[in-house]
Amino acid sequence: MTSYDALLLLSFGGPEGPDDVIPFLENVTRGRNIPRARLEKVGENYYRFGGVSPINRLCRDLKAAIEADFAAHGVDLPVYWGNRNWTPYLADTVRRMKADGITRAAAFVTSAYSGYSTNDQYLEDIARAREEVPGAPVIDKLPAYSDRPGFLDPFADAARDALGRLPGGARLVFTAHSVPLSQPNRALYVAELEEAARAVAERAAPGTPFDLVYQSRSGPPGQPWLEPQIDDHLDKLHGDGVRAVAVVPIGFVSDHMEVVYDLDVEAAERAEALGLAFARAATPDTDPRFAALPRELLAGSPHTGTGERP
Ligand SMILES: CC1=C(CCC(=O)O)c2cc3nc(cc4[nH]c(cc5[nH]c(cc1n2)c(C)c5CCC(=O)O)c(CCC(=O)O)c4C)C(CCC(=O)O)=C3C
Ligand SMILES: [Fe+2]
Repeated sequence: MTSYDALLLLSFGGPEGPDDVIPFLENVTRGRNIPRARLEKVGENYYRFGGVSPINRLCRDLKAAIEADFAAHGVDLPVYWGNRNWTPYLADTVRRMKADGITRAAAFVTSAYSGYSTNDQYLEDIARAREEVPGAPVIDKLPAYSDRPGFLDPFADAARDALGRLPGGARLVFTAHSVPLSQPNRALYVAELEEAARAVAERAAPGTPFDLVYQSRSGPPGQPWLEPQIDDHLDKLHGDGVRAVAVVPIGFVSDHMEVVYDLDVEAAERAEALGLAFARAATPDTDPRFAALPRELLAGSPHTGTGERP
């Protein structure tokens, strides 16, 4: 089925306790133009959860779910896990892969989209990690997958479930991480988000009005980022007479801190203050259809050579 000899699960990384929070944030923001006040605020979000990001739990569980999917379909490939910003660091994982004799691995990233933050930055991570490890295996990133049923169907079920928890007339609000307008490949990111939102709305509740909005903006105030921001949009919807919203975190694959804090706490509080009924749709997480994606992408993806977009 494939000439790869390993699958690499590649993720963002997150802290696993209070002492990890500041070093993690320093890793994320090194060389980036993030105001100190924003960092302190984001640090507080992590402390509220004991300094533990949900993302590592996702990676451990997703790795197990992918291994189970491989086993059930006779795919005999080891699965490794490495992160950009926290342990297990990607370079350490690549070192271990090399020691295990791996020569050519396919990388499945916990981000579904093209665009710089969501794709290109992970290619840079791969290139940097390989430079650190002499004789590193070749690593091809699997293609972006925001158009695949394994990603869209779990979201559609979750959106339907969220609508079911609300009074009639609810609006679907899809949300994704904002990025600076100046970011490379921003238009591709937006186009894929729009298409994914449309596809999920169509599958979940045809005819229901929906919007695509952005969250978790972080740059300096004067710098333009993708808008509208979710909180402003909730105000606007309320002003337009909308009384219930189903919020679908289409820009994420699991309950990252941006989901459990920025949506479940911040956006939910804003909705409550407005008297807007609020339900947050679940993320694909370890849904078996999502965990099958690496196998499906492996079956369909040609070799492209390290660092190139498949
Ligand atoms: C598009 C996108 C995704 C989705 C794609 C993907 O999933 O990769 C994503 C994911 C994530 N972002 C995360 C965390 C952070 N991102 C930050 C900063 C930034 N994100 C950006 C964009 C994105 N980010 C951008 C343009 C910045 C500005 C600085 C820069 O240009 O790089 C900062 C700094 C503080 C702040 O400003 O918020 C933190 C702590 C975590 C881990 C969460 C957890 O721990 O559960 C995850 C999954
Ligand atoms: Fe981020």
